[in-house]
Amino acid sequence: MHPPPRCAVVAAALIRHTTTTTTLLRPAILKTTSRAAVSLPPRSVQAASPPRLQSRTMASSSSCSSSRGNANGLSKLPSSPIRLLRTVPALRLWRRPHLLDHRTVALVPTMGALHAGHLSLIRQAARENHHVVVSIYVNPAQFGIAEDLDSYPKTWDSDVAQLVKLDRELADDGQNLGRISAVFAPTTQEMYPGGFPGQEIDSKGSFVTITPVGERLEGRTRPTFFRGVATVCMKLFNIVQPERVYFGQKDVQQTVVIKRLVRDFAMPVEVVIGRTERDPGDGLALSSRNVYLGERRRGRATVLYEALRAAEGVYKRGERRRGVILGVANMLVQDVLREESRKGPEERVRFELDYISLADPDTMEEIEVVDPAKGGILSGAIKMLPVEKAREGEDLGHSGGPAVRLIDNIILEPEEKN
Ligand SMILES: Nc1ncnc2c1ncn2[C@@H]1O[C@H](COP(=O)(O)OP(=O)(O)OP(=O)(O)O)[C@@H](O)[C@H]1O
Ligand SMILES: CC(C)(CO)[C@@H](O)C(=O)[O-]
Ligand code: BAL
Repeated sequence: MHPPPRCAVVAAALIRHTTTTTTLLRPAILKTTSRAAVSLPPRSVQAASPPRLQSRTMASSSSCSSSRGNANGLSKLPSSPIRLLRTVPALRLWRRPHLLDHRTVALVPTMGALHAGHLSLIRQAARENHHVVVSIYVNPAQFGIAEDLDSYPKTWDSDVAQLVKLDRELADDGQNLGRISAVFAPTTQEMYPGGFPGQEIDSKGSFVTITPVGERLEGRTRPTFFRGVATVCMKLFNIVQPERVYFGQKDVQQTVVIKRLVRDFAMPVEVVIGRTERDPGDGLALSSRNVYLGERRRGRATVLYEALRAAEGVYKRGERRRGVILGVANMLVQDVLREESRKGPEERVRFELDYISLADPDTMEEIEVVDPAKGGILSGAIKMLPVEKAREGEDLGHSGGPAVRLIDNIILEPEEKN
């Protein structure tokens, strides 16, 4: 079978693009609640990107050449029916018949380095949709210039293996409406066709900004983060044109930003939030960045979750005042810091608390008292610092164990739900 001529691909894309009343063509959409997602590694790169980005993405490309496929969308992940799509026309060509057939398409956006949190989002998407598209793209625009873009974990082969295995499970399990139909793994040139605008705060280009929510909390420490997320998600939504998109509760502020994006730009898509998947042993939220930790820091990385849990306990016992709720969390963190400071450099773990917040669930604005009808969001971020002195043969984590920022949150449910 030959691929269709490129003009046919472009024509299909144009037809889809000019269909503005997508909601009218859709089958009924079930209201959903929550659960989790998926991803694969990057394979970015582009002639138009700065040299620094080029070298990084070139390296990542070669690591997954075995299953990368060609640009016309006819490639599949090894031993599976999952299509590997790398270009916008290929994606649109794949998408078009499902629109005409009234089959629902879900998008699970990821940056690869898949773990059980991603897989949980994909499972949920497959239960509720005929087709699941998993995007795997490490979006440089959401990384600050001093952040970890270059060392961000890239595990293409493992990601592919996890997706193929999950897809077989989905096929064997009669509970699902659909399966993983495609992986969208574009280059940066594909995602930023006018040239990558850069990672600087004052970079010029076509950006989507969602303020003030995107300036708070995570946005204060990572001033270009939500601009990058909103911009790439707007692109992904326009490219895939999914009926539903799946995001993890672990990145709670991101979910608020995405809901705003969809509402404020009247995007015809339903946002579904999947629960945070945690280590069954100690409750640490699964995160691609956990691989940076190494065993020693991993052991203490639960401090944030423990602090949030302590605060949640106070709320559940009837307390509504910020000072008391957050006081408990802060005290726990200070206790752990004191305990660690008494150890020697070959034993201790150092970390800095970035913030612990009690915020309104719709705006992420700090609140003084929890409105029992609305509940609230307890969230926080800590920076795990590199170990001061490695023990002999100690595994310090991916990339030599650099400083790693971890986030977590707990929803304080409205009173009637308790
Ligand atoms: N533990 C988790 N449970 C549920 N969803 C998750 C979890 N971790 C990440 N996700 C979701 O998966 C999607 C893709 O996230 P991403 O690829 O950035 O992984 P990540 O683990 O959050 O990575 P990072 O360590 O860079 O924050 C996002 O919607 C994110 O919220
Ligand atoms: C949503 C996302 C894939 C956009 O790059 C990223 O922010 C993430 O992985 O959460
Ligand atoms: N999980 C959110 C993506 C990021 O931190 O860059």
